[in-house]
Amino acid sequence: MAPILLQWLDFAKNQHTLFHHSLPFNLLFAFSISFIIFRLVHGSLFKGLNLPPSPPKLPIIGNLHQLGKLHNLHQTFHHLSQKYGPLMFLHMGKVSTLVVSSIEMVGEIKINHDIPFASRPSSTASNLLFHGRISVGFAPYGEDWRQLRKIYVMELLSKKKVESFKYVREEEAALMIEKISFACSMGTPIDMKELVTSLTSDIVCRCTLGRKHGGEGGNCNFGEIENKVGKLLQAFCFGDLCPGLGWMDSLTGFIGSLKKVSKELDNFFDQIIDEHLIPNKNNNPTYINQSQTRADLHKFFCRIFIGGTDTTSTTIEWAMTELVKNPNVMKKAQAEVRKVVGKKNKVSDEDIHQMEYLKLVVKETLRLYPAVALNKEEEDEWGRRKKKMNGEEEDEFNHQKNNLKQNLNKLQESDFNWTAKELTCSLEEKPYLYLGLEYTENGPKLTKSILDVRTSKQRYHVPAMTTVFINNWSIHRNPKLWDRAEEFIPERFSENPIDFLGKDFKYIPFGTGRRSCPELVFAVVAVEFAIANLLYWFDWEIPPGEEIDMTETLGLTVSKEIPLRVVPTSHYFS
Ligand code: HEM
Repeated sequence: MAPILLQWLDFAKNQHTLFHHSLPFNLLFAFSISFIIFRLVHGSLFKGLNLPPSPPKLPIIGNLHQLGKLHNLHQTFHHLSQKYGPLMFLHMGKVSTLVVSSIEMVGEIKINHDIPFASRPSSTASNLLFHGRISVGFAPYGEDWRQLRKIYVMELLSKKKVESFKYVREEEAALMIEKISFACSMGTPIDMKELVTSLTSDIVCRCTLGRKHGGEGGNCNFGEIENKVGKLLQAFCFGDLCPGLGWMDSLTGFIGSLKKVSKELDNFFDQIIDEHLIPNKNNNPTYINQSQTRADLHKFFCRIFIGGTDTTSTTIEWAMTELVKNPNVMKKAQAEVRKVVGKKNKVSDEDIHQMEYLKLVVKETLRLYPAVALNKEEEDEWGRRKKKMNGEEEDEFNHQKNNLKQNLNKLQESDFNWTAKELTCSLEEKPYLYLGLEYTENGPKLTKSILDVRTSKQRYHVPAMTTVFINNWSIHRNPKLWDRAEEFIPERFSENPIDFLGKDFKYIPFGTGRRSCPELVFAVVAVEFAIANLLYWFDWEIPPGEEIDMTETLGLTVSKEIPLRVVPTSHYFS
């Protein structure tokens, strides 16, 4: 047991720093052992349920010890699902987790159970980073989320707005070219990650805020903050996974890191607010209505600004990595870009429409490196749902709950092997473990048997409040779905009608269903535009004596662990 526990604690040790002292470590060990014994005596929480296949688990930590390093979670899930199947159930501490890695199972979740699985789990990190405020990407399914998403799609970055932001892309690309030209003149390599993070961060800030952070010509460091936020959101957290062990997150330094980054985020938002409240030439405050309070505005920003920069810059970096690794593809893409743009000395949106091969390169990049490799959804939770219900629904809900309580013995005999004591306990303390909500035409209905997820061979129970990971990274690399799946072959998409909309579950880089990415047009246009500029103006090579490291690391996105370093040579200004 001890070596396993040590491995488990290693998750945290990898990310935080306070584990160097032996006393807290020993204390921790003692606490955990007593916890394990307590739970061993307490018995299994999932008795009587037909759960999907799962690797053997340990008390308390469940399958945590089998997950290896968290920055490879998508790959670990992939390997485990090779053995346990495309619908795999994991016990991540106290969190029931379903890992989905086949197109049939994506269909089962997204077509047959889309609404129940349209929520997002809340976490210590999201609560502390955003002070309990919810961003559109982390909001539970419901009216609040619907309103936020509407702001995104209809107002903030509508299709029309994306087109109108053409000048922003052009100006920012020109600045990027200037930076690269400087590096060319010095003969120094470029850190591609730094370059494209700054580009996408500036584009996102200008398109959403009207100008860059720091004022005209200012430098927006939001990409960096977003990167830190992404890492923390994905980090190991004792409190989220094991009941009663939340105090250990302070010990590991996790809570401290969250508070620090939350403050950085607040400062960033404060600066934006200050800038926009400074009267412009006509003495009118810009953009922000004076009557809104600072707190309202923080809330708004938290909701809007997480998720756009890192995803886009990571995609550009992976595309450039594959192009440098595959000189033939690079040559073909460059030839097309240079032919279409000609001697105009400026890449335009209209040019991009004619770059067929470039579009294939972007599609293939998002197949092998879907920036959001694990789409994380959660089945709705009793308590949260209850809060969102209107009075009538809540009455109905309580009525059904009471009925169920009264029928405890009957239920126990006819349907389950639970003892009345267990079921009472489940109703009073952890209702979500046993009881699910069914969505009927007349609204949500409490069910006794939780959700059934059907496979072609078998029916399984999925406890309510289960977190679902759809592993699109695994689906995108499945050799049964893709010929030479591990190779970068943009041509596979020519003559192939598959698009980004997620209707074909074989290819879902932007997710699918209700929670899919609302900004795929904005993202794809930004990625294509950046790559076209990089290819038009410069030739690219790996610095002599260096090799490209392809290790992936999972934060909010799957990025390159070691940033791509490349030497540019100017194609036009020699
Ligand atoms: C290449 C770039 C991008 C990729 C690959 C990507 C991919 C995704 C994926 C896979 C999801 C989750 C889907 C699900 O859970 O089913 C998502 C959600 C989201 N994305 Fe993107 N995204 C990108 C760029 C952007 C940009 C530029 C923005 C905004 C400026 C953005 C805003 C969002 C938001 C707000 C959500 C949450 C939607 C919701 O929960 O309702 N994304 N994205």
